[in-house]
Order: sequence, then structure tokens, then C-alpha cells
Amino acid sequence: MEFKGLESREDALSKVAPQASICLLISFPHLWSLRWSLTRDRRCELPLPEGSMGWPLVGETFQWLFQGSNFHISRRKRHGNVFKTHLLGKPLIRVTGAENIRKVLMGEHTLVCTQWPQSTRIILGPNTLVNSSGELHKRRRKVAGRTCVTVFSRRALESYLPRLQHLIRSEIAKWCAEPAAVDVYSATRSLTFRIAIGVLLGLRLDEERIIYLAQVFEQLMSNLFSLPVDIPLSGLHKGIKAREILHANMEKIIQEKLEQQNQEEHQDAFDYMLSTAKEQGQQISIQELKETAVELIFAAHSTTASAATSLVLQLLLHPEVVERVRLELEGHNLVLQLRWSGLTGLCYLDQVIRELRLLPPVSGGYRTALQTFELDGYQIPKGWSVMYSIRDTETAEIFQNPELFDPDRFDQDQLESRSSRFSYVPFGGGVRSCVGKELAQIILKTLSIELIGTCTWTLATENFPRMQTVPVVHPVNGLHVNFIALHDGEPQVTLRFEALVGAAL
Ligand code: HEM
Repeated sequence: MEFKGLESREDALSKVAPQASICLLISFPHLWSLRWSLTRDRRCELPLPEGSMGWPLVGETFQWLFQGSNFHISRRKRHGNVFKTHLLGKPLIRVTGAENIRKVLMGEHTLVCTQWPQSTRIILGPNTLVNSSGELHKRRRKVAGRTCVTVFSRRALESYLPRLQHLIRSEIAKWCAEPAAVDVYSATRSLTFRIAIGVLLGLRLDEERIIYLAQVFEQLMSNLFSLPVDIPLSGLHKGIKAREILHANMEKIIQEKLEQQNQEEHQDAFDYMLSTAKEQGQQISIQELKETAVELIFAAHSTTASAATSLVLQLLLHPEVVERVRLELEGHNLVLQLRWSGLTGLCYLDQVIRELRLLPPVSGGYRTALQTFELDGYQIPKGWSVMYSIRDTETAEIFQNPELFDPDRFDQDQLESRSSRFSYVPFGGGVRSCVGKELAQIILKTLSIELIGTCTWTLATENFPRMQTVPVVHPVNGLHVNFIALHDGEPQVTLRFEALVGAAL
């Protein structure tokens, strides 16, 4: 009897066990979700935003990686402008909608603060803008204008222009001389690296050294987001090594610049930084200069290459837009020869660059909530990550037919061009807005002018590539294009700074 009893208990157990594990499996996400519901700030009556926290530990990371921008679009449709999720090991609140974005961006230092991964902070170093917050950030950005204001002032940008134009022109000439198709994303990465070191930092290096440093820089970039473990072969270790090589190369140049500091004429960002510091009786250490230099390349390089690639893609897709830019350039060229003053800039080209809205390089910005605050009727609990969205203009009500590439939507007579500046923030906003915005715009305009003035281009593949959004927007497997020079002589268009800095993006 006893034996029989045991047998039946085992039987019963073997029947119940699978059911129990299924129940447990089903309840895991609920327990996980409950765990996060419990972290809501009880002093605030508002609910947490809608949304799913996914599976324990991994959250919705895999869906996010596989679905790309559709991840956010589908969840936004389901849960609204402010929804919660769990990505890369952290609870995250994704924010869309002009008013909500305004609150996040304008709340820097009070409601939120920028949050970069630890590996990024270690690799870039403590003396950088992206890695400083609160008072230190305010001081560093403003510090008597020593880095941002002067390096990116109108006077400074104007002085960079001749070298910028020369560099872009000679790179395009190389693209035209290529017997095979050019991979535009690789080519623009090389171009923006050259701009960063040649124009911004004024480093005069031979070709071999540029190629070497570009590789070192790629190694730094690819390890910026890695586990914060500094052991041989780890991502962080490789990133630090790359940074050391870059710093060593820059140190020599900086020393030379310090010795020639009496020169009146400024030609690059280093010159502006050093002379402004001198004027204000401040000292910038060599370490600070090296870190600033690497930070500027980091911030300028991939973002501008991404935008330049998207620009070529849109020009390929829209020959009618190319024609209108060409007409605008011809008109300006004529006026330039007759009377220069009073020109208001290349408005249509401005609109074309602005309409890169469809493919903004950066998808959004990460912040951490410094205190619990209200957003769109929900509570954002202290300590949670917040990501404001840049890439969701497809769903913004202000834009008509938002899926179309239509530069005319930004014509100054159109309502869309006068929409809230927080409806579309490709360069962020508030105290953390992009310091290189005007430089990026000038690079993109110069590239358009040089392309249209010097060559024609055709897609070398049967289909247009699929675009990937992480870490910046770029074509999967590149964008392959044949460039053909229009004429052997000098290009028709003469660049003038005033025409480039017309309307703002
Ligand atoms: C098309 C090209 C570019 C795009 C789309 C872009 C976009 C952005 C965005 C969205 C931010 C704000 C990030 C946030 O809110 O957390 C930012 C910040 C920044 N950008 Fe750019 N950027 C571009 C080019 C450049 C260039 C050319 C430079 C420098 C030469 C630059 C330097 C910086 C720096 C230093 C910051 C950090 C500012 C701070 O934290 O105070 N960017 N950029």
C-alpha cells in the first residue's frame, strides 16, 4: 500500500512538474514587470508610463536589436508618446512629442543629466564635454567661451572654409578617378576624419600617417560602448590603447603649436582654443587639449559621415532636387560676381539639408532622471534612464506626408518650417545641443555644392541599400556609387562663406 502510495505521488508529481514550470515561465515576465512597478516613486501619485519590461534581465533588448526603428514606432503606436521598456540592462523611458522633448532637453542639470556608458567616459577622459555634468559642464561649455564659442564662432568657421573646400574637392576628385564604384559611407568616413584632423585640429600629416590614425580611431570608436573591464583583449583595454596612440600623436603637434603661439592668424580649433585661453589668462593643460581633440573627432566623424551618405542617397533618389539646387547655385554665382553684400544664403540647399530629417544620424539622446518628474501625465522615477527621440518625425503631426522627402516643407512660407523647434531636433537642444552644428551644416552644403559643380553620379547596384540605425544611420553593406567628373578644369562654383551660413537647420 505504502509503495503504491509513493508511486501515485511520483505520478502526480511528474504530471504537475511540467505544468508548474510552464506557469513559472509564464509568470517570470509578470514578476519582472512587478519588480519594476514596485520601483515607482510612491510619493508621486502618477502612474508609470505604459509599456513592457520584456523578459527578466534582457528586457526587450533583442526585439530592439532586431526590429531597428520599427521597435519604437510600433510601441509608440501601442503605448503613446511616452512609454517604458527595458534595454541593455536598464529600465528606459522613451520620449517623443515636441512638448515632452522640450521638457527633457530644457531640464538638463535639474530634471535630468546626460548619461554616457562608463566605457565611453573612461576612454574619452574626464576633461570632455560629453562626460561632464552639472556645474562642471556649464563651466566647460561656457568657460569664457574657450572651447565652444570661439572654435565654432562665425569668424573661426569662415577661416576653416578654404581648407574645407579644398579637402572636399580633392576627395571628390579621387572618387571620380576610381575605376570601380565608391562605397560612399567608407569614403565619407575617410573624408570626415580628414576634415576633423586637418581642418579642425590643423594637423598636417602624410597620407600613410592619416590612414594609420584613421584605423586607430576606428578602433577607439568600436570599443567606446563596451563592458567596463580593463583586462588584456577586452574592448575597454583596446579603446584605451587606441586613445593613448592618438594622444601621443597629438602631443607633439600641440607642443609645436604652443611654441608658435605668437602668430596672429588662426587656422584651426587648436589655434582658437590656445589664443582665447591666453587672452583670458587661463591655462589649458596638454592633457585637456588632447582629450578635447579626441572628443571633437568622436563627435564630428560618424555623425557627419552618416549625414553626408544620406545626402548622396537622397540626391541619387531625387534628380529634380539636384536640378533645383543647381539652378540656385547658378543664380548665386551670377549675383556673387555682381554684388556680394545683401545675400541671404542658399535657401533651397538649406531646405534640402534640413530634410535629411528622414535619416537623422543620431536616433536620440540618453539621460538619467535626477528626480521624479511628470511627463505627459506619467511619473518618470528618479534614477531611470530617459531617451528623447530624434528619429520619430514620421509620426509627428506637424509634418504632412512625413514619409516623403520634400525639401519644400521647410520653405519659409510653409507652416512646417515654423513648427516648434522641438518637433525636429537633429542636433539636440538646450545646454547640451551640438556645438558643431554650424560646422556640420557647412560641410554638408560644401559637399553638395562641390558634387553638383564637379561631377555626376549613378547608383552602382541594382537596388538601394537597406539602412541601419545603430550606432548612427548608415547603409547596410555600404552605398555603392559611380562618380564621373564633369570637366577637367576648375569647378564652376566659387564658395563664399556668407552664402553657406544662410538659414539655420
Ligand atoms: C550631422 C552631424 C552632426 C549631428 C547630427 C550631431 C548631433 C548631435 C546631437 C544630437 C547632440 C546632442 C546629444 C545629446 O543630447 O545627448 C550632439 C552633441 C555634441 N556634438 Fe554633434 N552632431 C553632428 C556634428 C558634430 C560636429 C561636426 C561636432 C564637432 C566638431 C560635434 C560636436 C558635438 C559635441 C562636442 C557635443 C556634446 C555637447 C555637450 O554635451 O555639451 N557634432 N551632436
